[in-house]
Amino acid sequence: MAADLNIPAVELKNLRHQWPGQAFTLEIPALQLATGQHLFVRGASGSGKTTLLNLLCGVLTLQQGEIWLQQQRLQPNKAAVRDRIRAREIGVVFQQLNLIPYLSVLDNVVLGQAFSGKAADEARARDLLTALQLPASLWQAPAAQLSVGQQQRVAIARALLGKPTLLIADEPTSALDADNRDAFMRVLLKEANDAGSTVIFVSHDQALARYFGFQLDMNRLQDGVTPVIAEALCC
Ligand SMILES: Nc1ncnc2c1ncn2[C@@H]1O[C@H](COP(=O)(O)OP(=O)(O)OP(=O)(O)O)[C@@H](O)[C@H]1O
Repeated sequence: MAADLNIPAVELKNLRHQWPGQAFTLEIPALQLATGQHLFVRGASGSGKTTLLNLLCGVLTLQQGEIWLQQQRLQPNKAAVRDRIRAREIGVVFQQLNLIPYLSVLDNVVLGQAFSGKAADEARARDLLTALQLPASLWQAPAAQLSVGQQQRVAIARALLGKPTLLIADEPTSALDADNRDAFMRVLLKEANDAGSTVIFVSHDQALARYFGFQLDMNRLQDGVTPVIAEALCC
């Protein structure tokens, strides 16, 4: 769906998640990101980063609060509608890239579109792989034959193929050295910009904060500081 620049791309309202039997509660009263904004989420182990991402991606059922993507509400009790919105509006790059090892590079990139109800856009897949400097000679190779760095580029192409409203990245650089990490960040954010995607990027690595205009410090949530919008915590 084409982004409407006049409305928040991503909006959380009164988000609250309580794990049974745990003292930990994730509480985010309000968070808004406009189209194309890049948010860096950092925080100590156990501060709720994965819980937040899993709520956004639908791995966890929303207990309390609202999640809006491009003014579409992800209703917890309407699973089919919610899953279709997520498939169309969210792209993900996780640390474990989740490629299917025996499928070709191209098939891995277009596979996600089968779940979103869109026709597979092979032309855009080729354009993205070219932009990501993955040689055409590798496009028919099984993903398992690629280096980790090449597989990361495939994962970026897959996540951005449908020009998602929101690109979520969870520690995708943790296995990389500093040079490769910086190259990965540049390529990820450039391609996200070209796709018009808003980015939420989770990492322990504070050195990456410089790539982002906005930051959310999960430790401050635990201290009772409530960010009204991400901008309030901008570096
Ligand atoms: N499946 C679960 N069942 C019960 N409690 C959980 C579960 N998953 C997470 N928690 C609790 O929720 C809190 C936040 O965990 P979460 O995994 O979201 O933190 P995190 O910031 O992603 O940590 P890390 O950086 O170590 O991955 C922790 O106290 C954790 O024990």
